[in-house]
Amino acid sequence: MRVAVFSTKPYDRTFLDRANERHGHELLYLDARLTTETAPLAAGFETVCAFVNDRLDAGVLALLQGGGTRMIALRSAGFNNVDLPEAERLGMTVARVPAYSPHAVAEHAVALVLSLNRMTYRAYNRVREGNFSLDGLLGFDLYGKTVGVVGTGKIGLIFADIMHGFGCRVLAADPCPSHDAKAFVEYVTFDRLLADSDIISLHCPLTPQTNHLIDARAIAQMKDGVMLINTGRGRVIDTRAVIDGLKSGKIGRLGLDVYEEEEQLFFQDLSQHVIADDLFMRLTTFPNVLITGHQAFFTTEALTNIAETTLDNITAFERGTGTLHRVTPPTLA
Ligand SMILES: NC(=O)c1ccc[n+]([C@@H]2O[C@H](COP(=O)([O-])OP(=O)(O)OC[C@H]3O[C@@H](n4cnc5c(N)ncnc54)[C@H](O)[C@@H]3O)[C@@H](O)[C@H]2O)c1
Repeated sequence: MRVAVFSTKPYDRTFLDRANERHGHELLYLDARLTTETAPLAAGFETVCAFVNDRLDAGVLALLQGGGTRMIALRSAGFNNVDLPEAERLGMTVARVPAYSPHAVAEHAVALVLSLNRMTYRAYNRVREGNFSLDGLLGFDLYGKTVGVVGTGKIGLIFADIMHGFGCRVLAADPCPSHDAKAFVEYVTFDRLLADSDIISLHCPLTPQTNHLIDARAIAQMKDGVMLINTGRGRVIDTRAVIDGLKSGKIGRLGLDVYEEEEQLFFQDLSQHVIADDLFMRLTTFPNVLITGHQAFFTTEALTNIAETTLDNITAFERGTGTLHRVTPPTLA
């Protein structure tokens, strides 16, 4: 099948080429992000392969369909960037990679917790400059602390397991509590989780209900000095409210792998450019904020699984057999 692969980096090509040895699809690699401007590049390609910051809104989908595209193969678990009802209306099949490595993301969330707690990112620079002062590096024992997990799907439950291993008490909030949750996971209301947690980690998808779930009201309910971690989706947090929380000291530490407006920033080298996003730049000025550029998924195991499942989806669509991880609009899912 002819596949236009948007938003590709050298590492994507390496893993997709390796996986494609079993499939033999014709892959056209495009550096560009999928937008209304770049959608015409996919004309004549039955399948478009997209990543997290490619936007598949009604306008883009119409352009793709006009060019002959019938399938959207997402190289991600999240599908908040696709207008699913519109895709269905246009007769397009959307598939995703439901679980490529929940461990990768959960472990990265833990990495943010550990680095923020002991300020290892600051210590690294200090020691290199011959500054061995410990002022400002004071952490706290994780043992005995309360961790709130928002969203106990595949990633949230692994994160809960790891934090329990540190000796933390684990609270969880999820409208659909998981049957796979271990006995130590204590389901509570979202408000109770906010009020009782020393560390809050977000692992829910972005939906209309979770858009700005962490807003000024939610932050006001949190413990003073709370640590907030987001490896889910940027828009789950209202960045302005979080900045206010950091300025007042309500939020003691903030770890982000995702950001509301990351489409304009992440996955590119902008070191020679002036970054115009003032909110993002304000975040980078706080000593107690650690941001990574959507890299939680970025492990060898995850990239291997992403490439293999994406191509399996495309082959299953082409042949009408095999496992196709189809995504349908919420009411039909
Ligand atoms: N940073 C990264 O690299 C990266 C990589 C993969 C996934 N993600 C994000 O992580 C999210 C979680 O992934 P997953 O594989 O665990 O998904 P999942 O579908 O297995 O679990 C999501 C859970 O969130 C719950 N949920 C939905 N609405 C909620 C709400 N309002 N409050 C609390 N919980 C709610 C669901 O019931 C479900 O249990 C994805 O949707 C994606 O946005 C980020």
